[in-house]
Amino acid sequence: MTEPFETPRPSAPQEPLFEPTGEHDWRIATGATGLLATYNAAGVLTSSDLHVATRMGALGDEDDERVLLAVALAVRAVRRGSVCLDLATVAETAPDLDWPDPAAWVAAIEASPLVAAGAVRWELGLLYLDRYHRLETQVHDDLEARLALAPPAVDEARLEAALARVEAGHFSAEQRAAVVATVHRRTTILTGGPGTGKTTTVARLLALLADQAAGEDGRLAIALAAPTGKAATRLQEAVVSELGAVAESWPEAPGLVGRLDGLTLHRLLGWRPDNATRFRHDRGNRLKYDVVVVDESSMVELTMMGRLLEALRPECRLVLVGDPRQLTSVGAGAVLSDLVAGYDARPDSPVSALTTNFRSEQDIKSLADALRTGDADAVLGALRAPSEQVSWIETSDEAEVEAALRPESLAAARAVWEAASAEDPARALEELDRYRLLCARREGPYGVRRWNQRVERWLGEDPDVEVYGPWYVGRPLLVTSNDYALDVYNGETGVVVRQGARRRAFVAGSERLKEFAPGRLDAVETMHAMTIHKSQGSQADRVTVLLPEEGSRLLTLELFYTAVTRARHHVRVVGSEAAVRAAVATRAQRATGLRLRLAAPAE
Ligand SMILES: Nc1ncnc2c1ncn2[C@@H]1O[C@H](COP(=O)(O)OP(=O)(O)OP(=O)(O)O)[C@@H](O)[C@H]1O
Repeated sequence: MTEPFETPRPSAPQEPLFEPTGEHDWRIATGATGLLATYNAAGVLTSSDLHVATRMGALGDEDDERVLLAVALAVRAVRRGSVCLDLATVAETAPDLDWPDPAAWVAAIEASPLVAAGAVRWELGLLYLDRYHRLETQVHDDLEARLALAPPAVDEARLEAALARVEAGHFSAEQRAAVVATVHRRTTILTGGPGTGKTTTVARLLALLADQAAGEDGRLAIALAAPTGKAATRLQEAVVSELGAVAESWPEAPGLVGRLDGLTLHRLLGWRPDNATRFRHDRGNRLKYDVVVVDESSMVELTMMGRLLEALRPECRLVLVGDPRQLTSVGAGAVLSDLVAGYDARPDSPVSALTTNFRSEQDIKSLADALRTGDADAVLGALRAPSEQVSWIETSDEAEVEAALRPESLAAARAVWEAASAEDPARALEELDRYRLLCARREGPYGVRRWNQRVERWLGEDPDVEVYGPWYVGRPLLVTSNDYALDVYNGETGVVVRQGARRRAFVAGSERLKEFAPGRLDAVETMHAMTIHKSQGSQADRVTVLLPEEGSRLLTLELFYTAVTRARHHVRVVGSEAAVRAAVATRAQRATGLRLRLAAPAE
């Protein structure tokens, strides 16, 4: 079945092909023939994509190489973060190749025994591996089922009275509208860029919901969740502090809200040591919470969204909070931006958008706005305008880049080292939050590894500073995976600090600093420089964004926007005009069917 597309479709992911280093390159399949071998040699498909496709073909009695090519491309698509293969745009990935005739290709797929057996799914002009089709339709169906429920009962008089009390202090008309809409819904998607008052809005919302529940003599169990531990901690702290502000005009409010559990999504759903993709809470064992707020929802991948939706009781309120313009999740899917785009034209849309940025400096906001529109000339204009808050080092010359990065990176590392040597972990962690050097990726001349080494070398040039071994005093740490036993979580930051003759690692936690013998932390990296991906969900006073060389297509508009919006007071961009233009022109679009499904609700 082929259906017409009524909604604009994302273009194919603009990612580079690989260049085989020779016939022994591990990505080249030995023994491949025909179309698959051609696409493999051209750097489109890797040997593992071919392996999955030929295996499925052998098991499912399919030997049409055009179908096997489509299956291999679907495997590749998932590997790159898409949920499915968009056949209509896939030829854009390598226009010079001799692609199958589109109509004949579609006919071959429709007639394939693999489709008949359900091993792959063909729908909406998209080819899915079965698992991803099930996930996407589950997410869609669960969301639609939640939307179809009768709205929650609201005591309007009580709501009006409570609104008058939370309006004291700052609360814009936009925030008020979002809160009122959310009180009347079971599911809300609350969007906004950094500093648009999302957390402020959530805190007031919780006070209002708790007040409604108190009218029914109930108490709400509220989960404040996020994909990373750091984001969950930040949300909880911010909500508690905002409730403090509400208490100035409504002293009972924080008491009404009562229990607030800040936790990672993994922990919320009940992480299981025996299974990485299944949780203790599911359709048969739902979560007991009355309200679940998820911050940084742009980072939530399709699989996790599926698990979350199935674990919620229908009457549980769900508030997904995030910035759909930020990077998508590391895993497959682009759920938040799909929800925003998919619901866009629907009268029952559960999306509330906040647009006024209250935090960042004006010039940083202007640059972020220009990036939002995707207009390269506007971005260059914002970078070139004289400003105390935005600066641009216009170069891609390696020596000039190094000269530009050295003073501030070294001063920041040195300040952390000084506090760490003075046995002051709290100050060392504070210093760490003042400055970030952000790179688009980990490897290569513009990568995190290279710049971590450079900063260590500069630091070590000072005879007072010893940069020996992995646990040197002043080493900034980034936790790279959740460790429930140690109570440290992906995205948390730390420092190695002197303590008498010993060295200890301190990681910033929600209520306290967590202290460890350094050797106990194994999933940590040095953080003099950080990838933009890892910086998601955190901010620093001053940020330097190092652009990769033009033509590398490593930096997408979404990455650039995410990097710029990490800065509170100052952002500095280092790279050539061509690199800026290349970044603005490169979109990290992913093929998914969720927005198409949401935009065209079933009759
Ligand atoms: N209506 C308002 N008027 C003035 N200031 C506000 C208003 N709402 C929020 N703020 C302030 O703006 C800043 C950002 O608010 P908040 O932390 O709620 O935003 P956010 O969208 O959650 O940001 P982020 O996603 O970056 O954490 C805070 O200092 C907050 O006190």
